[in-house]
Amino acid sequence: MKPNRKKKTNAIQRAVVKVGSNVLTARAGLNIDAIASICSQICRLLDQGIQVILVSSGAMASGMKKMGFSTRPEAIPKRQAISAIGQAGLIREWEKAFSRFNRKVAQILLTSDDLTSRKRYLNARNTMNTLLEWQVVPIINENDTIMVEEIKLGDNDNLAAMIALLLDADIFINLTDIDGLYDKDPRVCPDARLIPRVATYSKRIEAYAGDIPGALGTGGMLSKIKAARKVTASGIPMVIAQGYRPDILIRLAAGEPHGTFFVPREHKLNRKKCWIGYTVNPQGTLRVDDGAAAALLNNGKSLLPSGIVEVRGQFPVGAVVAVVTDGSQVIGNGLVNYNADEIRNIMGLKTSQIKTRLGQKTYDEVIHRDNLVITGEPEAA
Ligand SMILES: Nc1ncnc2c1ncn2[C@@H]1O[C@H](COP(=O)(O)OP(=O)(O)O)[C@@H](O)[C@H]1O
Ligand SMILES: N[C@@H](CCC(=O)OP(=O)(O)O)C(=O)O
Repeated sequence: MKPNRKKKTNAIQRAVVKVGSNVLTARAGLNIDAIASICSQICRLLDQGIQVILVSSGAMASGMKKMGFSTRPEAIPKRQAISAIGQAGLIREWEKAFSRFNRKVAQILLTSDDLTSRKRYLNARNTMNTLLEWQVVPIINENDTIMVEEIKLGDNDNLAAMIALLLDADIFINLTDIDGLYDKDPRVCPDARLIPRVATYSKRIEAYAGDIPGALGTGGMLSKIKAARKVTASGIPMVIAQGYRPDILIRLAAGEPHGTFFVPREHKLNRKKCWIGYTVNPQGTLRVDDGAAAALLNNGKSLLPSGIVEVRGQFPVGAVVAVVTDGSQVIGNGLVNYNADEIRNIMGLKTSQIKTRLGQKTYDEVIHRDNLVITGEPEAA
């Protein structure tokens, strides 16, 4: 049976809802009507027993309006200052809106470091689960104030996808200013057509989407598509829909067809594999020969030292690294049983030779298949 929206949405217990800057801002600052409408819908979902985690953009847009900037400043410290100014107003408006329904909110600001460190990742999950147990709505945004390239998540589409994996959500609803993915950028091509359903992720789907955002957004449609790839590969469906549409969240939760529905793979990945495959920034790279690539890709095998031809970077035991083919095509991510220098030392060897070379052998595999997630680059369609 083909997975469909009704089947995939009728058992929703936990939803991640992301609202983009374009929905949340108006000429005079934050769009209070949009906030009120989304808030009242979320409260109705909560009344139905559905837990909701809100990822809210809008800090920068709100701060720009407050400070009288008509465009985003180039300088990073200025952007960070503007976000800090805007975030205060943003959370205040959400808190005001939810308090009308006697609901409490909590502010959570994250960077990619917080999700890459397994310890912080688990702490974040425990805190958010506690908030959900207490029926408090977590409102999450990237911590723009301290962002530097290395710890930047990049956009809230990516952050929301990671949160959906972190909290094992049943659906990720991405609300923006357009009613879904079109086959071309509708701003430039008036004949663009809406795609109601994406069954399989491919390069063609990526090519539909532009990476130029609206005046206030970040990442454009492309970052939403990349987020869809992450969540659907982990077994979670995603919908892109228009945030202004009346009762959109209620309708989607009821399984009505709106926007673009991204069909998830049939079985959910376990949380640890979600973290290895789609949350962590790999700390190094292992390049493998064709035989090893085929064993990993086609036969679900572990990675042995004999198939490794190059080790890039320095990393400790337990790090997550990328595994690539001889031609540098991404195969996936895996958690290593040896550090970078040890792998350099044993690469190309048979497992029976590891002990002689290193003086001890803790594992046969450099990456055990239970700690390997095949993410592979999407096929050109
Ligand atoms: N193929 C496409 N289909 C739909 N929208 C697209 C496409 N390519 C580019 N876009 C643009 O992406 C914009 C949404 O991205 P963005 O501005 O980052 O939104 P948000 O602030 O909601 O995250 C839309 O306003 C739309 O003009
Ligand atoms: N953290 C930023 C949002 C960045 C972002 O991804 O924006 P958007 O594309 O509108 O979801 C802010 O609050 O302004």
